[in-house]
Amino acid sequence: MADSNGEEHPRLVLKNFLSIEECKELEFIHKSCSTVGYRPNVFSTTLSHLVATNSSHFIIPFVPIRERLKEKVEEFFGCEYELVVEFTGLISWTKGASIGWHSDDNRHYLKQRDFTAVCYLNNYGEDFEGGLFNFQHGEPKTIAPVSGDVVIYTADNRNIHSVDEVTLGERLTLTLWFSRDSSHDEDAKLISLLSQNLLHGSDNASKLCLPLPASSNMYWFAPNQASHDELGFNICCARLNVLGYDIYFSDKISSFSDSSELLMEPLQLARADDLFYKEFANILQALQVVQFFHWKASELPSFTVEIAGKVLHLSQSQQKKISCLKSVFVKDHQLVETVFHPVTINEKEQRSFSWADFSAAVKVWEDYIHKLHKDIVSSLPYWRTHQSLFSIQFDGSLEETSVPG
Ligand SMILES: O=C(O)CCC(=O)C(=O)O
Ligand SMILES: [Fe+2]
Repeated sequence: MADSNGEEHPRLVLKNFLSIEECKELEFIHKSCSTVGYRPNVFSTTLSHLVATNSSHFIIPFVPIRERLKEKVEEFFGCEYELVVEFTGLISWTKGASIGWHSDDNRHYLKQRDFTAVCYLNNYGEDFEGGLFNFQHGEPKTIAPVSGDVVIYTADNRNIHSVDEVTLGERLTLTLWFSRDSSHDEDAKLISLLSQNLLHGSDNASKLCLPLPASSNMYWFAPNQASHDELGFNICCARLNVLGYDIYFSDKISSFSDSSELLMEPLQLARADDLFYKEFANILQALQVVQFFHWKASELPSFTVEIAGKVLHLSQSQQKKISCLKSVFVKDHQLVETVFHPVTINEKEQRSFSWADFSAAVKVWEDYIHKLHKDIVSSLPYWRTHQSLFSIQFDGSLEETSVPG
C-alpha cells in the first residue's frame, strides 16, 4: 500500500460487493424518498429521514448491507468489533456537482470519522457522465463507478480524494462512515427514533406505511440554490414527469392558495390522455408506486389484468388543469431535463408501457411494502435489546430466530 514516497494509503476496492438487485432496490428507495441535499445539485436520503417521513420500513434493505460492509471494513483494517456506523445515506449528484481534494474527517465536527465506504449504485458512462473518483496519491488513482463496486478507505489525510464534476445524468452512491467512538453510533439514534415512530402508530399497517412528505422546501430544487419559488421545480413532480406521468387532483380540490400543501392531498396519475383511477394518498405515495413499477417493470410478467373502467380519457378541462398544476410545481422544464433525464433510456420499457402492467405492479408493491413493514416491526424489539441494527431471518416463526448473543 506504500507509494513511491513510502507513504501508506490504506484503501481497498471491492468489485461486485453488492448485487445488481441490491443496487436497484436502493435506487428505488432514493428515487422515491430523496430530498434536496446539503450542497448544490446533490440529493440525499438518510435513514433518519426515512423514519421522519413514516417510511421506516425502507430501512430493512439497508440492514444486511451495512452489516456486511462493517464486517469487511473491520476485517481489512484489523479492528474487529470496534466500529460503529456513524452515518448511512444514499447520495446522488447531478450536473454541476463535484468535490475538490479533501479527506473525510477534515472538519473538527467530523473527527469521529475513521473509515469511509462508498458503494456505487449505478454506472459511469451509462447512467451519468463525469463523476470520476480520484485519489491524490497512491493506487488506484482513478475509479470509474460501476454498480455493485465499493471503495473503502481511511477518513484521514492518507486518503485525500476528489470527485470530478458530473456533466450528465444522476450519479448514485450509498455512503457510510464508521467510527471507533461509540457515542457516534447511528444505530442508537435510529432505534430511539424508530421506537417513538413505530410504537405510537395505529395498528393499521397500511396507514403505518403511508409516506408523510417533509416540508415542501426539502423537495424544491432551485438552480444555484436560489431559495425562491420562482425558479426550479418540486423534485417529486419532476421525477414523475421525466418518466412520463403528470399529477391530477380531483375536482373536489378546486382552488390551491397554498400550493405546497396541495402535494399532501390525495391525487391521481395521468399519462398522455389517460387518467388512472387509483387515488394515491399524496405525492410521495404516487412517486413510490411509479418508481416501484419502473424498478420491477422488466421482471414482472405481462399481466392480463382487467382494467376496463380503470383508465379514463382526460377531458380538455382536465388536461388544462393538469398543465396549470404543472406550471406551479415545475417552473422550468428544461432544468428538469438537465437534472433528471437519464443518459440512456430503456427504450423497451418506454414503448411497452401499459396500464394493465402498472395496475398489476400496484398489487405487487402493496405486498412488498407490507413485508418490509412486518420485518421492521418484528426486528425492532431485538434491535432495542441489543441497541444495534442487524438482520434477522424471519421464516414464519419468531422463536426459531437466531440473534447474536
Ligand atoms: O461519491 C464519491 O465517490 C465520494 C464522495 C465523497 O468524497 C464524499 O462524500 O466525501
Ligand atoms: Fe469524501
